[in-house]
Amino acid sequence: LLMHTFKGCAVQNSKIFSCSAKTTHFTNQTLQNVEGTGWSGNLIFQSKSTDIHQNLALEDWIETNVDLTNRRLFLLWRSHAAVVIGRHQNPWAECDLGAMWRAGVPLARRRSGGGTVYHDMGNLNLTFFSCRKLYDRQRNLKVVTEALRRARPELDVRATERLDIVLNGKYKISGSASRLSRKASYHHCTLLHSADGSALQSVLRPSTPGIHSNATPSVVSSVTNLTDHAPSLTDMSTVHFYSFSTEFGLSSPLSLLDPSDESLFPGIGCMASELRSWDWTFGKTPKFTIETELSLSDDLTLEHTTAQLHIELKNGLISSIVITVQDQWLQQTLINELCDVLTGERFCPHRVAAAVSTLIKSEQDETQRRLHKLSNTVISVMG
Ligand SMILES: Nc1ncnc2c1ncn2[C@@H]1O[C@H](COP(=O)(O)OC(=O)CCCC[C@@H]2CCSS2)[C@@H](O)[C@H]1O
Repeated sequence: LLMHTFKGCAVQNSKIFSCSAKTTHFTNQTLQNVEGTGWSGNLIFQSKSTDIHQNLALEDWIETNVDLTNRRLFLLWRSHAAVVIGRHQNPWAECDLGAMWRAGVPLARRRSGGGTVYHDMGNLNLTFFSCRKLYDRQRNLKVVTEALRRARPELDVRATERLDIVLNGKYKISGSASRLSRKASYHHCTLLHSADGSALQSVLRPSTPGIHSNATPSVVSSVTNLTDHAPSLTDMSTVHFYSFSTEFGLSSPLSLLDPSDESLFPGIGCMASELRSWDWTFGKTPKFTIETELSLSDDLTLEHTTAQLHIELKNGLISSIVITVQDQWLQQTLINELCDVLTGERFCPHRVAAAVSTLIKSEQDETQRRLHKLSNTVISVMG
């Protein structure tokens, strides 16, 4: 292993973007250090996992279980394609859930606030943990901008007041969010290195029309990848290791953590499962309403009519739904039956399709066809 020494500590060569990380493995000794039973210095880690929920659970585990008094921990991680929304956001207003479902891109709700971002293996995430007293997001971002400047002095990278990092004054390469608890804090940010820009654009658009809500909206920006401006920039973890050491000082080499290791992180599996659950991901959406017009064109008869849809949603569940169809296209009693079936259901295409199937089967011919058309049109609003 190639060893670099720096300010009295050692880091083994690690290329986060070439998947050849060769670093110290996390040991019980290191855990003792993390828990503060003897070693109180600043530490730097890299997650071995590329699972978004495991990595978010690792952040939460560290924040909850590690004594951060007077010290900093720095975690580098990446995940496979995923959309990550902020704690107080509405996924239906932020992303195209249908496109994500078809592409197999999971949605994750994190515990920090802020907007929605796209992750894949070309996006590096950096999490800065500290006690509240040492919480300083501009200083953390300096670690990132200095790392990039040192690696590629020609790059014009700057942190903005709202804690984005922009390239050439206008293209966003990094977004920030943070979480403060009573004693501990973490500030995490993304860094677009070589992410799939067209996937990012295609999933970060709302799938549901007519949403009214108080949820936090994202601030959409023009984004760019670092490799579009510095093609040979590959070794992201080493440059950040040095930069973190320079800014804060360091007491250890870069260590690899495995967040699926329950013996090192007791209870982490449970934390990851909770983050993966429907109740957290969708159920935590602030209450909202949908007010929209549905187009009910009939491909067979070329007839066209419209319906008004009004839905109220609480905890991701349909708490009330009213559909008004024009011109007696379908009997109102049948529409009311459909609304009754939908009330209390999750706002989820699969759940709703299963719930309405019995009602649809109980009708025949033209009525059945129209009821089917109406339910499919309502389902299409769910993304
Ligand atoms: N990966 C990534 N990096 C930077 N900017 C992005 C990214 N994906 C999308 N965007 C752009 O940012 C806006 C949203 O900006 P907005 O400012 O609303 O939100 C954020 O930046 C949140 C950053 C959260 C960082 C966490 C760190 C670890 S887990 S997620 C989006 O509409 C796109 O235009």
